[in-house]
Amino acid sequence: MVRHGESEWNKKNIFTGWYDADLSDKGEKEAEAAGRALKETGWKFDIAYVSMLTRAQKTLASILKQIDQEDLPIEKTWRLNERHYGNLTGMNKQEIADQYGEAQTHIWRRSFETPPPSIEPDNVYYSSIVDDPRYVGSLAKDEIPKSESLKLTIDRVLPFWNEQIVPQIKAGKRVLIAAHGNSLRGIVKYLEEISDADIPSLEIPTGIPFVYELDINAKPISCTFPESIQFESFSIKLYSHRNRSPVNNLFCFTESTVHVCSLRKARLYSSCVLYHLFIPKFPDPLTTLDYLTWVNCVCKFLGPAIGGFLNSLVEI
Ligand SMILES: O=C(OP(=O)(O)O)[C@H](O)COP(=O)(O)O
Repeated sequence: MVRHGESEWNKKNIFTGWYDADLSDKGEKEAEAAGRALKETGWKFDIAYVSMLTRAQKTLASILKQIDQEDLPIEKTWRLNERHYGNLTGMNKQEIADQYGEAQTHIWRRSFETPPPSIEPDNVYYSSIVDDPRYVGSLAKDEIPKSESLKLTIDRVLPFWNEQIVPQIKAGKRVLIAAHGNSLRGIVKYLEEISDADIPSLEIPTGIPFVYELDINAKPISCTFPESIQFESFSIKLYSHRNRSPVNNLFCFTESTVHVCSLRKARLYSSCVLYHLFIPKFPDPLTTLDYLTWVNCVCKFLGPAIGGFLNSLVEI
């Protein structure tokens, strides 16, 4: 599974949902990097599933190009779309927080059951969603959501997971899913049996592929990253919600440990001699995957203590 690379609206900190924002330049790089990471690990797939939205489809296309599987069968479905952000669609997250308060904004963004206010016909983006021809034939206009909580998102993702994807997995097919922060949170919540109370702490970063190995009943055996970004220590707290202990190859990223690198951080990395030791050409823009690869290299070669120290510097 992979969340699409950074979108133009992720970059501008705007609630997106079903609006069809394109990838940013950095998002395109993240998508390529995700494909390279999968290629290095040698993973191949039998079928891909993707949402109806351009940012996920471009990410998938970029990955398939990198892994030389451009002819892979692809199924597009609205059921993997991002949650519908209702009338917050198109609003800046910081401006919403300033207007309604951090607490209310957090409820709209991360509460399990509370949907944002429904999108109104006078919302500038209303028509671009309900009149979008790509839904014709699979979703009637009056069935297009007006707003979705994570719970409502899961209610429409899981039937697809269970009825379409699981049979493929049970038939031994290797499945690639390119989707969104909240539709993937829904699948992971289900697989990991994460409680409604704990799910707000699960963040899925853009452009970082993660791989579930599932048993015959489609229950998770393991969750790993491509080899180039597997961690041996601290930086990424990937918690197994099944046994509630941190594990090495986990993936619940907390906001404080992994975030898309800010310019300030990027400058700090570029001035870090060690960075150049391991990654000779400083990439611009620096993607989350670049950063994770760097941290991993430092930990591997210099040990988790030094890696942890350097990471703590860049988190300042
Ligand atoms: O459209 C969105 O998600 P996406 O970038 O995964 O498609 C949301 O705006 C993400 O915002 P959130 O992290 O506040 O849920």
